[in-house]
Amino acid sequence: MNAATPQTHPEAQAPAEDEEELRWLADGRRIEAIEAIGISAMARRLPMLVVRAFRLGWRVDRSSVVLLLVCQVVSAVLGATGLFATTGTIAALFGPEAVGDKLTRAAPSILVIAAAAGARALLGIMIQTITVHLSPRISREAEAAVLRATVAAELTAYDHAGYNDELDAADRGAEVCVDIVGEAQNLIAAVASLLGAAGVLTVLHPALLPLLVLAALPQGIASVHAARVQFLANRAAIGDRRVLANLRWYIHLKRNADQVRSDTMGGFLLDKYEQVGRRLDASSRKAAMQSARVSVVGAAATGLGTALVWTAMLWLVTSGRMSLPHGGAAVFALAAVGTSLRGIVGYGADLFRTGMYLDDWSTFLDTAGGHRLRRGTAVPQAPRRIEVENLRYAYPSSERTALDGVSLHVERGEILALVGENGSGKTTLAKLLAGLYLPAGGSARWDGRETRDLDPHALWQQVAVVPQDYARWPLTCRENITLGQPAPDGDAAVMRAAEASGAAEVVAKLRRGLSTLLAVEWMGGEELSGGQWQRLAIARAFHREAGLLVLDEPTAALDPRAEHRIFQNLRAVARERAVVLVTHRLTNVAVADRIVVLEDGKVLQEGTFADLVADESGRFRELWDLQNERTGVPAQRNRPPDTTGTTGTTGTTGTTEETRP
Ligand SMILES: Nc1ncnc2c1ncn2[C@@H]1O[C@H](COP(=O)(O)OP(=O)(O)OP(=O)(O)O)[C@@H](O)[C@H]1O
Repeated sequence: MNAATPQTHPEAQAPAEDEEELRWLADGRRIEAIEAIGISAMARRLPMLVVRAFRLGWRVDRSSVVLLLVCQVVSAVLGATGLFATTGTIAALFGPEAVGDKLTRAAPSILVIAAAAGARALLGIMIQTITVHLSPRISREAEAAVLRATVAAELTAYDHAGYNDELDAADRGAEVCVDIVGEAQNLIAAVASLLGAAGVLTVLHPALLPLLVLAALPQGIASVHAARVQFLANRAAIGDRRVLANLRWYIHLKRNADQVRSDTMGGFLLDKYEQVGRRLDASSRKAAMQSARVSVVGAAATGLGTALVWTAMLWLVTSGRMSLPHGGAAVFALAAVGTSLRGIVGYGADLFRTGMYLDDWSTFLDTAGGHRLRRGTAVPQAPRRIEVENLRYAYPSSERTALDGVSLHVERGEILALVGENGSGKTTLAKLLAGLYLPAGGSARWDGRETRDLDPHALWQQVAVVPQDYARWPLTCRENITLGQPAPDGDAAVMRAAEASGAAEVVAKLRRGLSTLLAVEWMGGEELSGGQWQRLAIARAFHREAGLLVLDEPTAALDPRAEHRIFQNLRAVARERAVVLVTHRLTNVAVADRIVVLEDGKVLQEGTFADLVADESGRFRELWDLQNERTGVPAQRNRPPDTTGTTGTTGTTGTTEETRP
């Protein structure tokens, strides 16, 4: 094997029998609802969807949309004019005159045909140019609409099976918004040409048009069926496509790149990728066969229908029911009507399929994937007291209860620490206190009002969170702290927050200070270390004028000096805020006024640091002893480390009152 070729791992080819497969969960009810939408129901929805797509174009560029429609109508009128002129030309050719006279008689019609064809060609170029100009802007607007709907969804949406599918489908719908404008245009053009040609055909003989329509009908029905089969197959494959996209992302990701190499995982991951790819291939092959079968039946029926129309026309001419010149013109008109009908069938089927994608987009915009924020409108001030009572919360995709019967409170000026083993529910509880999740049972109140009754955006104005996995925005250092919401005194506030979090030292080393772009090098930015990013994440929380500060493992990546400074400053930070601190480093929770120990989503203990350390049979004491065992700190120690800064121990960082936010 080539040294550069990633090795294939046998485990990837032969997974254990009880091993769970990588699968994207979908909301079965939504898929069933989509499958239940019949062709006639979709056909009824189609005009509304086309109008919505045109409205999008209208919002982006009114004059271009109007111009497009005008061009299409004029083009159709020119097409019909050309066809009428064809009748004149043929009549002249079949007339009794001499050749020269025939040409003289036919000349005006020929001129009209040539002028109409030339003008239509010019209009075609115009339509193409406008469409190229309009399309990307419509796409962007459609994507922006999805982004707006995403931001308007409850956070819990991401934990629902199927939400990501809806989002993906909406994205696909946004992509095809452009197509629907083009397809609707083409359909309008085909209908307009049909009307023109049908007028001519009806004048020549009234029986021909209904016959032709009958002949085209089976093809139309088959095309729409085939489009529906393809759409449903695509819709069902969204999950697998997402798995592939996610695998690609995990393999590409810079954060994982070193481990993919050092753990020689390349081959193993690629095998997983291929497995899912094969599953996808199988389902798309099945759909292709199914739609091919439907199309073959449609084409055969159309062939028969066309033969019938031509036979009928021959019979009309040979039986003297139609004159020869009219028969000649009818040949052209039949060809034109046939082209228009095929266009209507083809574009109609395209429009139908695109309409189904657009339906996903449109539904997502209306409901934010079924999770639109629907809370109260009361605007909260900075909270004085936040409390939860008999709180229960279960993640939608989980059978277990993450929080069960939790009651506690935190007040302004107070630091509440949440401790407990992994998975005990600390982060979930912090999210409920911050109104990011709503209780499934019991209550979560800010100053006596249920969080679900408060305006969510106004509530989050009062929340500052340093999550475990903080965002590393590809923005400038300043924007990474202000998050686009600068304080009235601008950089002075930014620097106060930066001093208090230790980010000021990071800023000082940046090539342009606060104005430095923080992004990976290939995006033109300067990359920071994990701890440096965490200092910025804390600075952004300190910078927010929020009544509730949630710190979830805020110092995990910090060096001892930086960590010391944060906890030195926390008391001053808490003066104007309620602070919830989640951490496993029990030395740090000594700064808290009260500590709540969680286990399996329930409150196990509550008390001050001194109380909990003194309780020798309690869980806190057990964890405290375990932590200290390795550091040699006497297990009996029950006096909290000094974190008040009142003993003059401000640490080697020299943090002063002025540097506090
Ligand atoms: N998005 C999610 N979907 C489903 N279950 C989840 C989700 N997030 C957390 N859980 C589950 O909820 C429980 C509580 O998780 P939580 O993150 O609150 O624990 P924690 O105490 O903060 O853990 P840690 O100390 O590891 O950070 C766990 O059993 C976890 O598996």
